[in-house]
Amino acid sequence: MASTVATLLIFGASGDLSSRLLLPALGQLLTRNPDRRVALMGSGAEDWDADTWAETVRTSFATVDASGPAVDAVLASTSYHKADVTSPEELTELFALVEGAPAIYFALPPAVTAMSCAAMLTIDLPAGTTLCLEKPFGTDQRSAEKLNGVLAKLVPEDRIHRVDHFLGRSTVFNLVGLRFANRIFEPLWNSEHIERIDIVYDEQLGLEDRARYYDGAGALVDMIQSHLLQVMAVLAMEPPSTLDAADLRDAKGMMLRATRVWRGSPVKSSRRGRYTKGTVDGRSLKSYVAEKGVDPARETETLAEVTFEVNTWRWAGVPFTLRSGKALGERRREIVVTFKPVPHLPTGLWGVEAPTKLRIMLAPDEMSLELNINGPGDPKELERVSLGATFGEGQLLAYAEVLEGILAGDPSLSVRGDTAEDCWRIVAPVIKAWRKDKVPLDDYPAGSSGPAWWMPLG
Ligand SMILES: NC(=O)C1=CN([C@@H]2O[C@H](COP(=O)(O)OP(=O)(O)OC[C@H]3O[C@@H](n4cnc5c(N)ncnc54)[C@H](OP(=O)(O)O)[C@@H]3O)[C@@H](O)[C@H]2O)C=CC1
Ligand SMILES: O=C1O[C@H](COP(=O)(O)O)[C@@H](O)[C@H](O)[C@H]1O
Repeated sequence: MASTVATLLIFGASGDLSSRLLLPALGQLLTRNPDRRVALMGSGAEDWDADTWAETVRTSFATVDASGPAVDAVLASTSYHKADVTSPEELTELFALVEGAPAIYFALPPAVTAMSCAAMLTIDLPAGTTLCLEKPFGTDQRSAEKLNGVLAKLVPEDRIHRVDHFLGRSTVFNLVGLRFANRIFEPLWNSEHIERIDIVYDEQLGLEDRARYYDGAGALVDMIQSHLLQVMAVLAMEPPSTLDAADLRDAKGMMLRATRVWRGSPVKSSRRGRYTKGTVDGRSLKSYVAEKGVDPARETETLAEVTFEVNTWRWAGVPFTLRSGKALGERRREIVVTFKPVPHLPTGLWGVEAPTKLRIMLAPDEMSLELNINGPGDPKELERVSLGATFGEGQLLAYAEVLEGILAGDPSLSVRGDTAEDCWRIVAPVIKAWRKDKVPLDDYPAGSSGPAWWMPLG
């Protein structure tokens, strides 16, 4: 694929996202495309020398066994530049070193990204600059609008990539195939046949030294406001005509514009929790509030659950419950579509009366359709069976899919500006209710399934 980007310039290059996710993604892309040539520049607040950076890149590439001529070319030429990227003067000096059209990747805390973009308003950007911004995009609806205003003055919309790496996950595209390439699902994909939809992303990871970012975000903003709303949009959008950026983003945008907190009540339709000490998969975790960098007074939640409604003909009355949390006993990453009961069960059939459920696992990529059948033994007795399938691994890491779109100048996997603002509008009533303490912050021991009195989902 022809690349429109000559240089990948990472801001926040000394941070976690850069070394753990972005650089491995680049290594994977370069291994698969040995003829591709992209210059790599890193910039960060740390005073790193060239060797420290080169070693960081090499170590990150090694995590995906990156090799080949394109990888060697990057390793031989990559450079690191200490800079305060919120300073117009330092940015100007940095941009003077850039060759060809750069993609600037802000692997920075959101507030620093906003300051860096504002600083760029006062200087010239290299010709053909693409800007790549991480989630969360802004810190609320107003700041997202303001940031969009700044970005619009810097580069055209099609050169702005608001990254949500869940859109790069193979499963999210599998959803598109599953829904729109199978006649048996799409006709049932509405409130007439679906009772509820749950999207769960429970992690075993705890804070993992990310207090500086996470303690200001919490599970709602970190996962639901961005990733899970995007997954929900793909799951529930109207059928797009093509998978081109315009069609896909229109369909997702329309669906999210119709989304509200369930029955307008953030208090009745949201729950929050915070982990106390415990053991997850044999690993002892401190209580969240005892972690370095956490301010207990912030009352940051590590588990969030919110139910939404989608006010369209297709979805009116169907609750969509999104949940994500850290330090949970089981890693559970799935979408559960619960169908309505049949209108009439022939008298005489007995046994299981559970509704049909379609489970789509987000990782590993699998699905199962739970059905009631007449099993062996009593021919009138219903039993539960599960038809399973494995989607298989995506060929690329989610971040590699995202980077591929950036390097090729294709924004289909990026979030459109109005949609990024809308996602804040959707969760704003919940944030407000939680700030006013209208919803209790429940405790759960690390390694448990959450507060014992919460009803399980799916
Ligand atoms: N880490 C992850 O798993 C994921 C992160 N993200 C998103 O990526 C973004 C970055 O997160 P993450 O990498 O975890 O955060 P980190 O805190 O690990 O890294 C942030 C980096 O920004 C640097 N930095 C801060 N201020 C400045 C400045 N003024 N000028 C130059 N550099 C600066 C920091 O340098 P220093 O340390 O010296 O201050 C650090 O290298 C966030 O928006 C997050 O939501 C998204 C998906 C996953
Ligand atoms: O963006 C984030 O995502 C990860 C979960 O995504 P995964 O692809 O790594 O499973 C989450 O752990 C992190 O807190 C959040 O910032």
